[in-house]
Amino acid sequence: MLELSKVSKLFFPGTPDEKAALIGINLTLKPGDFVTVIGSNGAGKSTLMNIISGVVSPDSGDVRIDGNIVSELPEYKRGRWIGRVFQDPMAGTAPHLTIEENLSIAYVRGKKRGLSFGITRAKRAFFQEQLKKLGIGLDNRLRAKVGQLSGGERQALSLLMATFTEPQILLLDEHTAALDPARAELITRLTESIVREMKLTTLMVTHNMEQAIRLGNRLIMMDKGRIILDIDEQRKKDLTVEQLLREFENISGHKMADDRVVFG
Ligand SMILES: Nc1ncnc2c1ncn2[C@@H]1O[C@H](COP(=O)(O)OP(=O)(O)OP(=O)(O)O)[C@@H](O)[C@H]1O
Repeated sequence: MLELSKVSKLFFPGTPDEKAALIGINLTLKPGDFVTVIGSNGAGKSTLMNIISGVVSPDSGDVRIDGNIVSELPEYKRGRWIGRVFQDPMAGTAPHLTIEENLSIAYVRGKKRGLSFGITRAKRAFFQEQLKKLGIGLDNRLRAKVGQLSGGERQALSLLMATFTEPQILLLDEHTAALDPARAELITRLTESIVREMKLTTLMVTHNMEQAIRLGNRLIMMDKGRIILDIDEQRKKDLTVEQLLREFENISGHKMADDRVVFG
């Protein structure tokens, strides 16, 4: 489904600021894998997401989605394969447009050319039905401007928009980190149910250790541009946060330096 082979990325090569963000990353996700990603500050987690989505090109190595090499394709051409939700609730939606206008844009993205942004009665009914699934009353607010929504409501809408077209890969980039605990929990629950229902292949970066253990069927740990540990579902089941952090220290030789870490 998703395959990275020997992917490396150096920022500012040959200068005193040279930074090896990713070093020879090999990672294969099977269809339906839900992988949580943790690591220290600057470990390369965001760069990994940026390389998969096409925001950043690798210096070497290949990225394949469903067997197709996409390493050289720009971000907009990967739109039909990839859905992404960012940390910032402002990032995934257009605030001056209404909920239904935002949904209409997401609906057209990834579909065949020539489909219009126009909102027909059938589309509106479909949007309403999808919004209803979120269970937070947005189905009654189709014509509300998105700028008026709370951060949690916007993240719920972003999640829906990112998964509308049943992407091959869903990238979640600390998408609950900017929310208060209750809203973060709501978005986590929605994420779990959408991913399960649509059987989406998902990579989720999180600073919440408990969440990293509880969600998904696999956990990878990054440090200094490398994947240092890959934990399968069976091992993850009985893992505690303390064990996870101890494991990190044993392998990396240092404590996890993460200024945003949440233990659970
Ligand atoms: N666009 C860029 N230009 C220059 N250096 C960058 C760029 N993006 C990332 N880096 C550097 O690459 C390294 C990896 O950064 P990245 O943001 O991928 O780490 P991260 O694991 O997401 O960190 P954090 O948890 O702190 O967000 C860091 O040293 C960072 O400073």
